[in-house]
Amino acid sequence: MSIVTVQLGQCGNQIGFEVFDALLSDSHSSQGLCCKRENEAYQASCKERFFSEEEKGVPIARAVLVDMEPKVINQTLAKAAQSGRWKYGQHACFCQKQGSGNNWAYGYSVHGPRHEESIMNLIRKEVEKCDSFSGFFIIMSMAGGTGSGIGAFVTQNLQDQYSNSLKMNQIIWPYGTGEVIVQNYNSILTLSHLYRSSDALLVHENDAVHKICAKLMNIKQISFSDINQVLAHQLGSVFQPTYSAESSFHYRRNPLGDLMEHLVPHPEFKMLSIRNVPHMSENSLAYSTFTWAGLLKHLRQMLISNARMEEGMSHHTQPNFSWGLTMLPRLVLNPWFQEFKTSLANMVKPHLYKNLEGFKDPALYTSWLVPVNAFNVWKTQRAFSKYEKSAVLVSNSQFLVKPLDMIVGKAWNMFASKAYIHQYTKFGIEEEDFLDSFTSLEQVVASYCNL
Ligand SMILES: Nc1nc2c(ncn2[C@@H]2O[C@H](COP(=O)(O)OP(=O)(O)OP(=O)(O)O)[C@@H](O)[C@H]2O)c(=O)[nH]1
Repeated sequence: MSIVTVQLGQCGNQIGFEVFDALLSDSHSSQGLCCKRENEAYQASCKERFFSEEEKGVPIARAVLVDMEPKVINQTLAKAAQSGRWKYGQHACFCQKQGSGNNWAYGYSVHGPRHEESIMNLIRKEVEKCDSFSGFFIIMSMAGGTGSGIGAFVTQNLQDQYSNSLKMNQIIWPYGTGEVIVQNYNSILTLSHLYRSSDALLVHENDAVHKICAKLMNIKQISFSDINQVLAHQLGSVFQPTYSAESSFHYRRNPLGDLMEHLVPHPEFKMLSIRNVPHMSENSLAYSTFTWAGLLKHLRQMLISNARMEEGMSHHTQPNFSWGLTMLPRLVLNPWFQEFKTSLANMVKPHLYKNLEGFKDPALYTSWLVPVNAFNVWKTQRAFSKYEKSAVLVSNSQFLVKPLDMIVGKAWNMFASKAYIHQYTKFGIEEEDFLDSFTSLEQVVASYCNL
């Protein structure tokens, strides 16, 4: 089944390019460490998911590109065409001459409705090209105006027009230091709207990915392109083909559907994170060896200590072994408890390795789901990208409670002093809308806290 990707704004388009490039490079890499037949089946499955029929032998990304300024779209199209390995469709772009000036209200209430028909037509044409359609992958930042505002508007439209198809949004969480003064307003408006219309929100924090580039990849001058390559590697390792639950010979047909089924057991809990091991530069990789047991031990520790990378994670944090007791004895029994993050559901995808008992520990999970339902393994025999051994973990857990609480708090402080509100009311987003967003996100924080 195929996935249609919608790339929105500068951030969405730049990341989208890296994702397609990573998928295609991996699929054509000779390092898959599996037999020829296996590799061919893998390539065919990847192509069906993400690329449509070849034009003169060049696969075409199943994607729609949307931005209100032409610059990034033009660069993205050119980079794909220059790769010579794949490209975007000739009529898959929508752009205008004027951006949203980092104003969510302008993207959502002005650009969105004004260009609704053209954007939805492009998406419809892309969906019609799929023999069998699984759903949408929507890539956007939440701090700007175009990706976040139009992204929220388009996701809502997709929910209305394709209510039976799945929608997963990849959202970029802004740097804490903040490049955009109203980023907290834009963020809470984006999140609260997506929480209503999307099926799952896959969140990447720019600060965390930046640290991976600095500490693990040893990059000195970190650009968005470096950050996006790390992101694309993580996304690619989740979306590349794995075997279906029933058979080791057939690839999973509906990865979006399976992800939602395994990881989003309740609509109140839609926030997903990705962690990968290992991450390193090509140079270091040549001198490194890994064991499966070591990699998976690190991945589990990253999960429970809420670390985005191995370096610097707490080795003390342990799950609460007095599972089922009330909060107070938990804190007394386990001083590291506050660091520990409870999971609702986890999916691990290592290739080849079988012993994953550590992820089945009931102490990792909320009491209302048994580990057999809360934990899932996706199997494959093919190594991903340049790594001989690697594993990825997708998690629905308390990982975002603190950042979400902080962003809501900062937005609330600004709102209380009415700062910049007139720039939103001017385009039809009223104080009531802000209050609704605060209420719904406070509810999300409370629900995750109570896991
Ligand atoms: N990871 C990553 N973040 C990006 C990239 N480009 C921008 N951002 C982040 O996205 C946010 C700004 O959103 P943009 O996508 O630039 O804005 P836009 O959606 O085009 O909206 P307007 O500029 O208002 O038209 C900030 O938090 C940036 O840190 C990128 O290529 N990669």
